[in-house]
Amino acid sequence: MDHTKPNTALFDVYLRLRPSTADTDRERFLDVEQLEQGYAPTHITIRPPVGDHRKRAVEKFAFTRVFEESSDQRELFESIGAINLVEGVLGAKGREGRDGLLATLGVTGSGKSHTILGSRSQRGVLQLTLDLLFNHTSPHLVDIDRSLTAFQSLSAADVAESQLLPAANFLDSIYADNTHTPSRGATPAFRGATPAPRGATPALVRDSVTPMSSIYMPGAFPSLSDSTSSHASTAKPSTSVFDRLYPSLATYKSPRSPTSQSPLKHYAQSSRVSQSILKLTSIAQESSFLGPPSSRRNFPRISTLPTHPSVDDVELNFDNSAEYAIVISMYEVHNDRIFDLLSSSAASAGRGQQKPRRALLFKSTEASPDRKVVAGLKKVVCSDLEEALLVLETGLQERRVAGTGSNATSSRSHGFFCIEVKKRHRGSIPGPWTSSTLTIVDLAGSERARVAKTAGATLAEAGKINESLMYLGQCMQMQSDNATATTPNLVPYRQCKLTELLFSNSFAHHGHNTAAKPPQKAIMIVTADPLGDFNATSQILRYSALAREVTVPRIPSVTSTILAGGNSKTNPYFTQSGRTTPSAVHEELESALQEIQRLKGDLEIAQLNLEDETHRRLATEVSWKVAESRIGEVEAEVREEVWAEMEARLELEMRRWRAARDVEVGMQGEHLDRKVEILTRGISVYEDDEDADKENVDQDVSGVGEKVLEVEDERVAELEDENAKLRERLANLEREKDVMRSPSKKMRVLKTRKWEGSGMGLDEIP
Ligand SMILES: Nc1ncnc2c1ncn2[C@@H]1O[C@H](COP(=O)(O)OP(=O)(O)OP(=O)(O)O)[C@@H](O)[C@H]1O
Repeated sequence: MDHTKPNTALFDVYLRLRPSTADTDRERFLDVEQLEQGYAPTHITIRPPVGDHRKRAVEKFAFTRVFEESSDQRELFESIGAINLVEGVLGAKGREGRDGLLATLGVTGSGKSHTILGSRSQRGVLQLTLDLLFNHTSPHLVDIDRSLTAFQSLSAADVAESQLLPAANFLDSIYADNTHTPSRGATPAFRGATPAPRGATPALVRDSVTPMSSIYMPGAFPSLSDSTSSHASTAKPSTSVFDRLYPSLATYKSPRSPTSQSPLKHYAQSSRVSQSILKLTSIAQESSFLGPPSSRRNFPRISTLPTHPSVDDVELNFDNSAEYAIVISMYEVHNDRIFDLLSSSAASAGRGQQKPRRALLFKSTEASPDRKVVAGLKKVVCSDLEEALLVLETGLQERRVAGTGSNATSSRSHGFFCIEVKKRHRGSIPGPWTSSTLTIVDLAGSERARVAKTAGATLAEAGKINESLMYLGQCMQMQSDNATATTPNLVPYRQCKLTELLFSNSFAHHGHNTAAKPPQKAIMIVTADPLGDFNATSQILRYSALAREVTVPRIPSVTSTILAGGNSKTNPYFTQSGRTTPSAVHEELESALQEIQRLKGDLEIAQLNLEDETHRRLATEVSWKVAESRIGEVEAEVREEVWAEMEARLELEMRRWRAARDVEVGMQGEHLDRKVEILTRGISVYEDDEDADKENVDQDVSGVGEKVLEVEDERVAELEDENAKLRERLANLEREKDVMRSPSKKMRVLKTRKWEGSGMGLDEIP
């Protein structure tokens, strides 16, 4: 079988077999292949029940490891690598932790909830994880009971738009009597953050309650005076009753305050939950509270919670130089919608006013653009294991559970339990909080309506459960195929909320998103009942197993059957080889029948493979469709982005242009202003100092006049010179005329013409 897949697949897949109930007469269809002594089994085979004549093929499946019926919770917890997963979430020294995922998958009633949540007598993986975590990190937990700043820094660091609450405030808001006034010591900041206490649980309503006014109650964040107040002693209830109710609390010593008195006092002094505890104690004194629970919404009793198995001896490697906070949140996926299990309508239900639950969104937030988160969850900061268990029990009371034909307490939703580890560098100036989450998932089981005998809403729920599990199957198969494929398929995880929640952050890391830290390899525990529903179980095993092989067992000799029948229409004494002895005929018949059986087996395998291929084809078609719609979405997103970018640029250019224009207009204005100013200044100067101006003008005019006069004088001088010359010439001519008086008429005319041609007629001469 192919064993290369598990190394690169997203999941390690374990198979856990549940012990059968004594009263069943059903046939076992599953066998575990035993390995040599000291090796844990990894393979199983399933064969169809004897009654099923259509199928004979034996299917063999490989898993990371198979846990047989005898395996207990502690063995499973250690062997599936849950401790490493917790270490990974806490992070090595100086390093951030990485997200982890642990989930169960299986047919209804196969033991998923038993594995995750345990039973009345045994703890499940979830409780063991919480115990391990608090056991080791308690001395390193930030004390939010006393430091409002620390709490505020935690709230500010949360990226999921959540409402963060200290466990004490949360529990009081659920269980405390809604008629009592807020605790004296609660800081205004927290009073604001805490919703008004909701309706009391039926148990609280039913019984007479010691008036709270007669007891002094310190708040969640008491001042020093609170802790030293003499009133504290009045608040202490009867220790014996308290111990009966909360034996684990009575023996619990807070690692943070080794010198502190009793854990009860620690609670009474530092936490509002003390009100609930005291109230319950007083009820217990007077009522039948110690009897079996009469209502789902009773205050969870720590004393009734299992303490076995213990993980006290388990070592955990983590960064003990850092400071931590452990935050619990829980939600369920019901009918493909996400609902918070901690902000439920528990109390209002107690008052008979069940409010409709508000579905939450799984999305990227402003503070978490690279990772999708369930936004708006209520998250509870727990300081110790007891608080965490109380919160867990409170959330579990809200989970959809119903009795079906297959399971008396069948989960009708996929439950998600999130343990968020916040970590920061410890020091005088603490570093920023980093966060990593261990998500433990208890999936609802697949079921067949006929077997589960469901109807109405429960049947509709089953339809949604089966549909989401079918999509999960497709994703599991594809991610497993991708591990060896050269061209990985697109895993169609966007088909429903369940697969989106389980896969989307894992695949984002495999794509372009390199900024975010990749999650750890996830753990999938497949649960199966070897005496349960063969068809449903084999279907789950097919898509969850790491490898699969189909064989058809060799058929024993059928000669005797044929001979016994004796109704063959063929001539028994005629064979293909021509041999006609009875033994030869028998031999040939035997081999022919074996050939027929072999062909039948091959056909059956081919049919199974065809079924498988059809399943894959359908899955591929679905993923193709998902890819197409994704392409459409991406195209629309890109268009919108481009459009937005273009608009932004256009806007920018417009703004630039407007700014440039404004500058220009301003400059022109300034220029004009300056001109006007100069003009105005000129006019005013003219008006104010007219005389001075006049003088200036006269001076100017005289200067110019002098120049003009000079030029004119020169010109006059020239003209006078010329005039003088002309006069002299005229005089000369007169003299010549006198000398030559009347010699000839002709001579006179010629002289006259000559003077006319020169422009200096005698007429012109003055
Ligand atoms: N390993 C086990 N050891 C003992 N009892 C078991 C084990 N596994 C399951 N059971 C018992 O079988 C019953 C059904 O188990 P469980 O409720 O865990 O099934 P499920 O798979 O969660 O069913 P659904 O999907 O309907 O919620 C319970 O009574 C449980 O205690």
